[in-house]
Amino acid sequence: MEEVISVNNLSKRYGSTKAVNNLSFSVKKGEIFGIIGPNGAGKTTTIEILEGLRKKDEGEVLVLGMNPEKERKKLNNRIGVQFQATSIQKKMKVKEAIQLFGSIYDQNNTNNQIIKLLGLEEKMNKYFDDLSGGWKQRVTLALATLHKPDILFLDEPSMGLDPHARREMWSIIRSLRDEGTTIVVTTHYMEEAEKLCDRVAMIYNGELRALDEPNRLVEDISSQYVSFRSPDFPVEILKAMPDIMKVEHDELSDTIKVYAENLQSCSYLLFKEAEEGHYHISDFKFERGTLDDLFVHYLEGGQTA
Ligand SMILES: Nc1ncnc2c1ncn2[C@@H]1O[C@H](COP(=O)(O)OP(=O)(O)OP(=O)(O)O)[C@@H](O)[C@H]1O
Repeated sequence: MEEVISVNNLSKRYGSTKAVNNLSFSVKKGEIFGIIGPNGAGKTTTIEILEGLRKKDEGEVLVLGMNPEKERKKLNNRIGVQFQATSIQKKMKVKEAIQLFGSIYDQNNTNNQIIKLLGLEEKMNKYFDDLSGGWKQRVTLALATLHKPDILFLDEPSMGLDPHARREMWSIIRSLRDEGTTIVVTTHYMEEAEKLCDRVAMIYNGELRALDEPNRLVEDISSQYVSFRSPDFPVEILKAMPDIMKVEHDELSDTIKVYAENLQSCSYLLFKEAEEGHYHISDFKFERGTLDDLFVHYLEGGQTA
C-alpha cells in the first residue's frame, strides 16, 4: 500500500533532552495510525515535525512526498491539523469560525459534506463557547477538514468526552478514513488506540518500542496471563515455578495474576500444587492482555517484541 508519511532515523533535541531519538516508521494511505506513549515520550514533537511546525535535527521526513520544513505552504493545503478548542474565540459563532478557517485554505470553499457528516448544520448560529465538549470537538474537527485534506492530524480527539460522545467521535473518524483520508492520531486512551486505530506506534523516551496492529501488539507474550482468586495459595510457590515471568497479587480481592512463557504447563502445575496443598482456587481464567498491559510492560523496561 502507498506510503503517505515516511520517517527515517528522525532525532530532535532540546538542549540536553533527547525528545526524539532515531525514530523510523511509515504511515500508509487510508489508515488510522495511532501514536501512543507516556507524557514526555516525544509524540507532540514528532507530529509537529511532520506538520512542518518544528525543525528536526537529524533524519529524513517525507509527508505526501514533500519535505515539511521546505514545502510547508504547499503541504498545508493537503494536511489538516485539529486545533485545541481553547484556540477558538469564545464569542465566535460556529459559522463564523468555519468561514474564517475556510478562508485560510487556498480552496476557500466550505466542505458541506463534512458539516453534514458532523451534524453541524443546526449548530451554525450557536456561539462556540455555548457548545458542549462533544460539539466543540466536532467543530474543531470540521475546521481541520474543511479543505478535504489527504492527511488529518488529531491530537487527543476524544479528550474529555463521555463514553457515548467518544464512540460517536470514533465513528466520525472512521467515516473520514473510509472516504480515503489518512489519519494520524495521538492518544492517552489505550481503549481508543485499541478500538479506533488500524496500527499503533508506541513511543517511549523518544524511541519506537512497538509498532503493529493493536490486536497483534497485545498478542505479545508479556500480555498473556492466567488469573484466579485464592485466599490461601502461597505466592512464593508460584514464583518458584519454572518459566514464570511475573506474579501479581492483589491482597484486597485475593486475585493472583501469573505471567508465564507457557500458560498451559503453568496452569497444570498450579492446579497440581493446589490439589496437593488443599488450596482453594476460584474464578480461574486465561486472560488476554490489553494495550494497557503492554504499555505498563514497556514502562517497566520490557523489550521490543
Ligand atoms: N520547546 C521545548 N523546549 C524544551 N523541551 C521540550 C520542548 N518541547 C518538549 N520538550 C521536552 O521534550 C520531551 C518530549 O516532549 P513532547 O511534548 O514531544 O512529548 P509528548 O509525548 O507529546 O508528551 P505529552 O503526552 O505530555 O504531550 C519532553 O521531555 C519535554 O519536556
